[in-house]
Amino acid sequence: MSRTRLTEDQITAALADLPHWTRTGEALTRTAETASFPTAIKVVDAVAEQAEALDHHPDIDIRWRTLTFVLSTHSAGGLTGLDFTLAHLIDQALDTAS
Ligand SMILES: C[C@H](O)[C@H](O)[C@H]1CNC2=NC(N)=NC(=O)C2=N1
Repeated sequence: MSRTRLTEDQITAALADLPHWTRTGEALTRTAETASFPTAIKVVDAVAEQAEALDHHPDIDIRWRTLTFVLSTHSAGGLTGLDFTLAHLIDQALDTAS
């Protein structure tokens, strides 16, 4: 997966498949409430494994059972295909936990 910045048209098209995600400047953001604090930590753990495998890492804010993920490719200074790949993996981790 490329670390090349996507064009505005590519970003708009890719966001169409990610209804839970919002574009926040040069990043993608999703906030999700899980069933409990342990569930939130399990999701974070699953996402950590995926992120390591991808060598692409989200910013994660944990507040009791609410998680906020912020995705951006720091080396590219914006959004790349990796951010969208990771967003789909995070959606799957949240679905699996619920
Ligand atoms: C060397 C390694 O590929 C880089 O440091 C990776 C690691 N994870 C990363 N994660 C994110 N979100 N952006 C990056 O630019 C980035 N760079």
